Amino acid sequence: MGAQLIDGKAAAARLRADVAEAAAMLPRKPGLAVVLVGDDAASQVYVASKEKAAAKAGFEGRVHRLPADSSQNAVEEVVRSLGADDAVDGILVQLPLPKGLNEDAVIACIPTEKDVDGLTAASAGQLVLGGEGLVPCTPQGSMLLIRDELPDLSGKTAVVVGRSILVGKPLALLLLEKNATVTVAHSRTKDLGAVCREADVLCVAVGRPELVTKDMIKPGAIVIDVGINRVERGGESKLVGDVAFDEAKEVAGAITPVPGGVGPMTIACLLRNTVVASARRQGVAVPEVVAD
Ligand SMILES: Nc1nc2c(c(=O)[nH]1)N[C@@H](CN(C=O)c1ccc(C(=O)N[C@@H](CCC(=O)O)C(=O)O)cc1)CN2
Repeated sequence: MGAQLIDGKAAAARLRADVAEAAAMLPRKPGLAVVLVGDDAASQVYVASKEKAAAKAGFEGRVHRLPADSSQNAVEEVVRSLGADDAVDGILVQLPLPKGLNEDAVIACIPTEKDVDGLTAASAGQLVLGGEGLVPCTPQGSMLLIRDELPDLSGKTAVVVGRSILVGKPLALLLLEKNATVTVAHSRTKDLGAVCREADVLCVAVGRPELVTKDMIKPGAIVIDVGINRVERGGESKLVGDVAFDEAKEVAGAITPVPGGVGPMTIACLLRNTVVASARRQGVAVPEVVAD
């Protein structure tokens, strides 16, 4: 293996410890509310991990479970009531919502100051303006891993493959904010390989198993694989990323594995956003240990 392995699990554990330290410094415990609608198996696992991580960091956490056939009104009403609850500092609606529900309308019910997923229009606007809004968790976690490898992105070329609201678009803005020269590639991009090969930092978030192969990677590049895809291999179910890891690691300078790369940072950054939101709502300074 040529590339250095970027250990997201270890980085997330360090961040979670910092968050716990910060939480203990606040006048009252941070309160996190997670809304889970339906019975999607992966969402249940992610929400259980969030609940456990929140408790371990010393938060007051509560999961609000709603049936898959809940009406739009019923889901919005739960989110609005959490918005009005003073003990709740952060609200997260687990995505995707069951078919038929309008995700944008539900997310719009989250007050900006409690938007710990950074997905409301106001938070997205803050990101564009370079303001103080809460930043979506997966892109935030990706940036922290990149910073550990390459603290200064000035003069570096970054390529983001994928343009989702959850990852691709915010990640491109964050890279730009750090002075990288950023290209966003997507399903209509011509000669994806040639575009990717320009990247000093290559981030892939498309949800297509092993789309990026070693011939698409510039030697020595930092490769951030955001994809988490379950595939059947040799009669077994296995998780793979959007990058063909085994061959990519021969060319890359540093690379995130799947599992154990960006995924664990998503939950750690959710906790970080919650402690920041809580400090702001309690009118105290954000503890240094979790400040930028
Ligand atoms: N409201 C949101 N919904 C979703 C988000 C999000 O950030 N906000 N992201 C994903 C799911 N997600 C968190 O919600 C998430 C995904 C993956 C992981 C993770 O740690 N993955 C592990 C592997 C886990 C496994 O075995 O399946 C890893 O990569 O090591 C954490 C959180 C979509 N929805």
